[in-house]
Parts: sequence; C-alpha cells; structure tokens
Amino acid sequence: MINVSIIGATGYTGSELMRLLVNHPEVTLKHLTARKLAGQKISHTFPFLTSFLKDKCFVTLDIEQIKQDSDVVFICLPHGHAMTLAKELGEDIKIIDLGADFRIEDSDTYEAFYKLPQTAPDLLAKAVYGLTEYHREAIKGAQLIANPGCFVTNALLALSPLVESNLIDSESIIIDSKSGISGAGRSANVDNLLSEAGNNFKAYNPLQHRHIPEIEQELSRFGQTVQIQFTPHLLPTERGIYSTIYVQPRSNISEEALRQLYKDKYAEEAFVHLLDPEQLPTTKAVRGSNHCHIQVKVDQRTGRIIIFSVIDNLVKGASGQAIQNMNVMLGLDESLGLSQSGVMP
Ligand SMILES: NC(=O)C1=CN([C@@H]2O[C@H](COP(=O)(O)OP(=O)(O)OC[C@H]3O[C@@H](n4cnc5c(N)ncnc54)[C@H](OP(=O)(O)O)[C@@H]3O)[C@@H](O)[C@H]2O)C=CC1
Ligand SMILES: CC(=O)N[C@@H](CCC(=O)OP(=O)(O)O)C(=O)O
Repeated sequence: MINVSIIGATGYTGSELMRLLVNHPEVTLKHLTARKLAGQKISHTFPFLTSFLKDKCFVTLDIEQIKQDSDVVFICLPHGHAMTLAKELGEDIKIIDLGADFRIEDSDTYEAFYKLPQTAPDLLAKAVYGLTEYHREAIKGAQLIANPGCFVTNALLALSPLVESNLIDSESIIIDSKSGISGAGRSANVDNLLSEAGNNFKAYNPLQHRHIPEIEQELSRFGQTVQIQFTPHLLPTERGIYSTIYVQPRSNISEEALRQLYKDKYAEEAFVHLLDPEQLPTTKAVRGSNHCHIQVKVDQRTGRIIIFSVIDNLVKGASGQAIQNMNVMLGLDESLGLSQSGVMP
C-alpha cells in the first residue's frame, strides 16, 4: 500500500483528497494535518467521511513523523508555505503541491503576482508542472509536482490543441471564466457568504488575476509567445468552472477539421472529452468527477472559434488531478480512485 499524508486537510482541497482517496485501492491515509482542529475527529468536520475514516483524527504537523511514515505528501496550504515545507520534507518523498509555489518558472513574475518571495529556486527548477495530459512523461520521473490552478487547467485543456497546432493568432485569445465559490477555499471571507454571493454574479480581479501568467507560460511552451485576455467571474454555486473562450484562427478552418483536431488529441485520454456537436458542457455533468467536457464551434459570420470547457474546480482543477499525477508518478493506472461520474441533479 502507498502511505499518503495531507498537509492542510481541513480545507476544501484537503477534504476532497480524502473523499477521493478513501476509495483508492492502493492508498492508506496516514497523517492528516490541521492547526486548530488537531486532535478532533475528521468525521465531525467532514461527516461525509464518517463510515470511511471512523475515529481518525486530524494531527498537528510533524515533519519528521510525516517523513518517516509517508510515500506521498499532498500540500494543500495557501501559497507561500510549500516552498519551506518541500525543503523540510527532503528528496526521498514524493510531493504534490496544490498551491502555486512551483508553478511559475520566472521568479520575478511569481513575486509580482503573488506578492510573496520565491525562496526555493533550486526546487522550482526541478519541479514538474502537473497538467497530466501534457506532461505525463516528465511526471513519471518527478519527485515534486506543481499541480496547476483550476482556471488554468480548464483553459489549457481547451486551448492547447489549437496553440500546439499553430492554428490561431496567439494574441487573440479571450477567456471568459466562471467559478463556483469553493474555488476561494474554506476560510471565512465575507465576500463568500450566502447573503453576499448567493443570487449574485460578478467579475473579479480583471487584468491582474494570478492565473494569467500561468496560462501564458504554459501556452507559450508550444513555441509562440501567447498573450491572453482573462476575466474570472464568481458563480453562486458551490463547484464548477465554465470557460467560454474566443480565438481568431490564422486562416479559415471548418468545424469538421476543428472537431477532428480535438478528437485526435484526446482520443486516448480518460478524462478529457469532446462532446457531440449538438451538446454544450454543463457544470453538473462533471460535478464531483475528474472529467473535462469540451465543445468547439466555428462562427461562420465572424470566422472566430469558440471553445466551451467545464471541470469541477476541486477535482480536475485540484485534488483529482493531484491524484492522477500521483498515480502517474507511482506507475499506477492513472484512473485509480477517480472513477466517479458527475452528479446530476
Ligand atoms: N479551492 C480550489 O478550488 C483550489 C485551490 N487550490 C489551491 O490549493 C491550496 C489549498 O486550497 P483550499 O483547500 O481551497 O484552501 P482552504 O482555505 O479551504 O484550506 C486551507 C488549508 O490551509 C491551512 N492553513 C491556512 N493558513 C495556514 C497557515 N498559515 N499555516 C498552516 N496552515 C494553514 C488550513 O488549515 P487550518 O484548519 O489549520 O486553518 C486549511 O487546511 C491553495 O494554495 C489554493 O490556492 C488549487 C486549485 C483549486
Ligand atoms: C473562486 C476563486 O476565488 N477562485 C480562486 C482560484 C482557485 C485556484 O485555482 O487556486 P490557486 O490559487 O491555487 O491557483 C481565485 O480566483 O483565486
């Protein structure tokens, strides 16, 4: 069995990891850390885990104990902590960071967008970016994974086939994204109260969202420098990310050719699906699952391509993809623990 510990198990990504890993046939959950809730039963905070974790309690973070007892550690903390923790955990343990500390290759860009110093440049250099479908070979040999941001995962799965094929004007990309409130984490925040966010809808952080440099970095890997326009919005729902993306092709492309591109790219992928032409993605169809649903259209009037893409921010956008990466790192079947379908209604 693989011994797994979670640092920051009281948050949404930590609890989602537990929800998925209790059904992973190869995993034993070891140390599940918290600050204030240390010593308390996990099932009291997360009753959905009652029959799975029984009397298991949160524990205070003890690096030596974790090093001794774990094969894999997931770090589910606010940005800035994983740089220190990954150093302390050392190189003999596999680490998957769900935050952004190892995602941005250029430290000045990280510091500008995150307002935090990059204190682990040596670890940054060896970290592998964990968008599984595009970095599988590197992930196989990695010790440290930078798990992608949720909006980023959604946008990259939608856009990469087009950018990789050099079919679009790399400065024409407009990404209009919406996220459920769990994307903001479980910590108390007035903006996320039902009375503020319920029956409400708003854009936030236009022009400066932290995911802009991450999306540009990853799309630019294909060869051309990519500049995007990205605006996130807050949906009055718990989970889900929905992106509608507009791009200008370099030359006219038929919808049939466009569909073939996506079909070929994702034919072998367990979690990325091009929907039938008459369908449009919905957040509920992927709710609780590790799946990404994509639709592509060509507007015959304007010539633009429109891509619709949807994931569950806590699963493919965070904990599910982290487990997918763990499976790849350990040479396991990539889908282990991730067989859930979406939940409707
Ligand atoms: N929510 C999402 O959809 C996604 C989140 N992420 C990233 O994953 C990481 C975790 O996110 P999420 O689970 O949503 O966050 P939450 O706010 O839900 O949970 C944060 C966790 O971090 C702990 N924590 C908070 N501050 C500190 C601190 N100063 N020192 C030690 N522990 C601390 C909390 O523990 P305690 O109970 O002790 O306070 C809690 O367990 C973040 O980096 C986030 O950006 C990535 C993709 C998607
Ligand atoms: C709704 C909401 O607030 N969403 C978060 C994104 C969550 C995410 O992907 O996390 P990272 O911070 O690890 O990139 C935001 O916009 O900041």
